[in-house]
Amino acid sequence: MSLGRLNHVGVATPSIAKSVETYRVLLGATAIGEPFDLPAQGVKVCFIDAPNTQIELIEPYDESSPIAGFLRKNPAGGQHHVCFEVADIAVAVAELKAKGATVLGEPRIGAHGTPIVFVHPKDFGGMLVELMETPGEDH
Ligand SMILES: CC[C@H](C(=O)O)C(=O)SCCNC(=O)CCNC(=O)[C@H](O)C(C)(C)COP(=O)(O)OP(=O)(O)OC[C@H]1O[C@@H](n2cnc3c(N)ncnc32)[C@H](O)[C@@H]1OP(=O)(O)O
Ligand SMILES: [Co+2]
Repeated sequence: MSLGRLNHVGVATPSIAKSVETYRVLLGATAIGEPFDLPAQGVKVCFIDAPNTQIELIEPYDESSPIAGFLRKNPAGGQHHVCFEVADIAVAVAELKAKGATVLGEPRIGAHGTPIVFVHPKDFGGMLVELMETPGEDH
């Protein structure tokens, strides 16, 4: 496995609408996607494009959302995870597990329509890391 590009920075928020306004007004964001629901992942999502990566705004879809706990601890939201691209998610998972990392669950389809998986924050000094299979790669 080799570390690919930083695909996005995940930012948890209690309100995507309010966060969009913040990025638009304070940072002049213009490339703002339409919010959409990912019930299978327990989140509502909205992408804000930067020239070299994206901000992934995520809001709980419901109380069972995996980010509900994070927002209880951080009511205003905040930086939640970073997502790096990998060529082959199965290879990445196997290598991480062989090296003793805690891979959370099985790969599933994420917000970009390709397989994703998360690695526990304790393996990265307190940072939740998401790996995403690079779109359009032959596997
Ligand atoms: C998938 C759609 C989209 C995409 O890009 O395609 C997304 O990215 S959606 C993102 C939301 N989904 C997830 O986050 C799934 C993976 N997350 C998890 O499995 C859990 O949130 C987990 C295991 C990271 C944390 O579990 P929980 O929320 O129940 O909290 P705990 O109290 O058990 O936390 C244990 C420990 O981890 C620390 N923690 C929790 N969340 C984070 C975080 N985002 N960043 C850094 N650290 C985090 C928490 O403070 C605890 O630390 P401790 O020192 O033990 O108190
Ligand atoms: Co993400």
